[in-house]
Amino acid sequence: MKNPKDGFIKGRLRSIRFALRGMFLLMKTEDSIKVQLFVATLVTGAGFYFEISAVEWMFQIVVIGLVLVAESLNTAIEKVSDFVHPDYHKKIGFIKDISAGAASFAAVISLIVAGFIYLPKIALLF
Ligand SMILES: Nc1ncnc2c1ncn2[C@@H]1O[C@H](COP(=O)(O)OP(=O)(O)OP(=O)(O)O)[C@@H](O)[C@H]1O
Repeated sequence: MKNPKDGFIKGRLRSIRFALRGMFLLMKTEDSIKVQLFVATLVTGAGFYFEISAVEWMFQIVVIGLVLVAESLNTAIEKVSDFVHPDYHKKIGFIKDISAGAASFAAVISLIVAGFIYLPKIALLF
């Protein structure tokens, strides 16, 4: 929570500290984020192995970020949903489904980008 006595710089530094703690919590506690980080590590390895271009690296890093951000926000929405309504409710189900849908959009886009980068390179191996 914001401390009204904090100046601009102190307030910003406090926010960065909370945000870094949030990143750490996601990586430590959420299986979905651990899986995405594992996949990100694998494709980073693939990037070095296939010596992808600078533009391909940029696309790859952007879609890795997109997936991590979408998955993190999906997790946050699930947590809020469970907090405000721990019992079964049709609307909570709908909210969680569309939130998961957002993460799926990111995943599908990342697969398409991975296909553009790696399929031609994999095809050359055969
Ligand atoms: N309280 C609820 N009321 C109605 N439907 C729910 C509720 N909780 C979960 N669901 C349904 O179950 C699905 C999975 O919800 P859950 O919270 O387990 O997400 P998850 O994607 O399995 O979580 P995780 O990211 O931890 O793997 C939701 O998309 C929704 O359809």
